[in-house]
Amino acid sequence: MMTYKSGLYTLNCILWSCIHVEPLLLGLLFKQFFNILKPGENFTINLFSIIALTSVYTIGRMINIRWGAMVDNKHRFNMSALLRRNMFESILKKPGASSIPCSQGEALNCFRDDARTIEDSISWTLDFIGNVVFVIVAVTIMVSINAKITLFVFTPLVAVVGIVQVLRSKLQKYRVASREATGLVTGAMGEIFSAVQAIKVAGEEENVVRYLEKLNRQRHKMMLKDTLLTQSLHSIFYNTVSIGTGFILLLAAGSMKNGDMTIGELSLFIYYLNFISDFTSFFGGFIANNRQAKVSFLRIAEVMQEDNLYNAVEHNDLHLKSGNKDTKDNINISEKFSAEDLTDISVEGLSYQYKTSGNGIEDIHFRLKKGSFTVITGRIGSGKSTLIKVLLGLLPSDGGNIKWNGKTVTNPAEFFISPYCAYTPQIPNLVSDSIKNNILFGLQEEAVDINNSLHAAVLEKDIKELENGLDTVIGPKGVKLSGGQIQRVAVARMFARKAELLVFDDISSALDVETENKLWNRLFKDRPATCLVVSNRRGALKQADQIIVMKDGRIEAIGRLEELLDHCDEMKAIWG
Ligand SMILES: Nc1ncnc2c1ncn2[C@@H]1O[C@H](COP(=O)(O)OP(=O)(O)OP(=O)(O)O)[C@@H](O)[C@H]1O
Repeated sequence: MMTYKSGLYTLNCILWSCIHVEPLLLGLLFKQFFNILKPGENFTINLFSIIALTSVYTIGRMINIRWGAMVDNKHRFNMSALLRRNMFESILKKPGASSIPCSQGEALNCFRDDARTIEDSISWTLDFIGNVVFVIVAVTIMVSINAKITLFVFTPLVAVVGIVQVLRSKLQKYRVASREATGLVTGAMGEIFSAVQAIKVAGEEENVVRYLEKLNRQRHKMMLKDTLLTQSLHSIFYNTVSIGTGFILLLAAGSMKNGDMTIGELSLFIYYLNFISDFTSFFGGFIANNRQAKVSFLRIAEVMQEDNLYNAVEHNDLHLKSGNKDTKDNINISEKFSAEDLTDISVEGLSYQYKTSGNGIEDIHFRLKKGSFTVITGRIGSGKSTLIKVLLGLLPSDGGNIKWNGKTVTNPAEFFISPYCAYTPQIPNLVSDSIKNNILFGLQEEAVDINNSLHAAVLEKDIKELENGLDTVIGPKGVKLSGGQIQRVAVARMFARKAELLVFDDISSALDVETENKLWNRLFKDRPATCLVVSNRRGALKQADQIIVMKDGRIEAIGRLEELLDHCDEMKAIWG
């Protein structure tokens, strides 16, 4: 990470090294000042020049600290932003249906706290370098004044390193436990917020609060241990240093009495000691933070699902400069490659097994012809949604082949997007914005026939009845809309993409029969694309050119409705 933005790191290093080393000069000025300051003497030219130099030093230091703070903030931001960017990229690159291995709350903690801990550990290397330079020079000066007393300065430093080494594993253990407990609380809160209605309907408010209290008590315990150990270490560092300083002052008093030390040299000792004590306690904190940063790196690798830790720190552009337009702000749907227009999709031997349940789909074969309307049907848990997710690359297939116009699709996740494919999942993801922006979702308004999308999604009447029409802001996940409206806004978003292949995963659950039939009729009449639809509803089944009947993760039968009702028992059971 130090080599990322190396110019900024070097500048930061120079500025902070100066900030840490500058007090050496003031110590020498103090020494001169006290050595020539004698009771009853008038101010000499020498004294005035020391005061003038001290003033110049102070102004210079203020400017330096200001620049140092500015550059450090920028450098720190770049460090944690790189980690967050790489984490985000890694999550987005994973198959959509298995993107994070933990709760959203835990992932958010990782983005916030772990990136911050690592940011600290990088930034503190600068303070470490500056402090080490200060200590080396200061000790050289002090040894030249009094080697015996100087030796005592290092006693607390050795003690601090010893203490941190002894408590190293405890420090890491408590940090892991406190982070996990925090993740459980934020994860539970996220789940509770998204299930408010279900909790109220079930009358489970008290149980839920009790559960949250239990998690909070666990977190309280873990955080207390972690914070107590960290703060105890800090107080041990400071007190060890203070005891050492006391000894040094006693020794110095003896030396002064013997005339081995001047008042100026004593003031220099006391002034430098202050910084060496700070360094000693900083050193303890620095080592402790590095241990915690190791835990943070492991957690980040876990969220990224990467074995190689270097992927977390891979050097990538952050696109921070304004006017940098190489990011894809708008997707232009007119960029369609006509050579790739769909004529035929074939699926051969597609399989996927969930590691946790052992269920999934096996050996799936079927073909979709251009403009056809195919319905995947089957009982609950028969594998309909899994089939769609594996086809679209939202889950990684264990085997099999998908061909688009006879050519193998090597990376379905990257291929099955607009303009080739658009998809409405069983639970749509709407964002807290206007209906219009939810439908456009990045497309340019001029490139979309939004009224046509609304009509196809049977949404035109609903929009007219809303006070602000298309500009109505729908709240997080569309809470201000009914379930059916949410589903149809997602469908309108899909139609706006003008994709070759439209995939609907069981949109029926939130739609009444009449609205759903209207939707299929309009779609069937316009035939804008090839459609793959998961549904058990008669309205869809009646329209289908082919029906794929799923049972226990396998295809039980494929055919038209009349044929299947004739000879397929599973189809007869679903039809009722
Ligand atoms: N995330 C998961 N982890 C483990 N097993 C899963 C997961 N999702 C689904 N399964 C299992 O895979 C099988 C197929 O599930 P799938 O959701 O594809 O069925 P479905 O036909 O779409 O059901 P539904 O009609 O309820 O949507 C089921 O046995 C289910 O228990």
